[in-house]
Amino acid sequence: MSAEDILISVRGLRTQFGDHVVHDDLDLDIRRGEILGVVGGSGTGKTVMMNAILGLMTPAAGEIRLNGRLFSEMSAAERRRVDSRWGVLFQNGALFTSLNVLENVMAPLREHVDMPISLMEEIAGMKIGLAGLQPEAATRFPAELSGGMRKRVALARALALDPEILFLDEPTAGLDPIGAAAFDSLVLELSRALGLTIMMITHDLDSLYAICDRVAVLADKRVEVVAPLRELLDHPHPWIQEYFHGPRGRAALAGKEI
Ligand SMILES: Nc1ncnc2c1ncn2[C@@H]1O[C@H](COP(=O)(O)OP(=O)(O)OP(=O)(O)O)[C@@H](O)[C@H]1O
Repeated sequence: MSAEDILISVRGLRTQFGDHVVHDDLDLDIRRGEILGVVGGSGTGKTVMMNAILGLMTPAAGEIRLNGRLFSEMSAAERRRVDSRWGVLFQNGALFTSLNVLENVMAPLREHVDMPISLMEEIAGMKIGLAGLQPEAATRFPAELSGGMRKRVALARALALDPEILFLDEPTAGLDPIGAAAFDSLVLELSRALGLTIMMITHDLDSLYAICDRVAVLADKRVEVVAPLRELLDHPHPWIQEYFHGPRGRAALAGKEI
């Protein structure tokens, strides 16, 4: 693995809230073009780690690099350019309830680029289609949509600025199994078609099996292991054994070739 294959590297990350240390000396590499799943027990700090990478919180210690460049050495303008190439789907979708679908998807364009509204509408319309929504959805409001459709709108919005990396925080939470499988297929298709790198926090074992190239396990305040799923299954850490070989893990594994 050469340095050029690493898009984001995290070294020695420490995060804490008051006395509560969430991460201590955490390392992680996100490889260019991969779909990296992130799993871990509730409260192990998956979302906090994502927020630290996104620059939404300041770590107590550690280095985060993009393409080898330290974030801490970037100017505000440089960091803003980076932010504009990252797409984020937050847990719960977080759509603007007072804006319709088209306006929601246009929001990042309004914030980051200077172009005529008609062009923004055209781009947003394309992203709505990419996310698997019908054009008629454009004028509807979030409250009028199903959970699966809201996720797709959030995905369309995350794609608005042609990101090179997508961060997905539990994208299939709250969807029924069929809706979740459809969303997984969409994410996989988009990643391959657009050459996206994806970091996806999930509790969904089916998603891990279906689309992740590698899986990072958060435990004991750090990334305990990151590996393709088939290698993880034999890892001796008790949480990993319970997660993958407990009843739900066995059910998800049943019939899979990995
Ligand atoms: N703003 C905050 N202030 C204080 N503590 C916080 C804050 N945000 C997160 N935490 C704490 O940090 C820890 C990690 O939280 P985080 O949301 O990252 O967990 P998670 O692994 O994503 O959990 P889940 O799977 O339940 O979503 C938790 O103990 C949480 O209470």
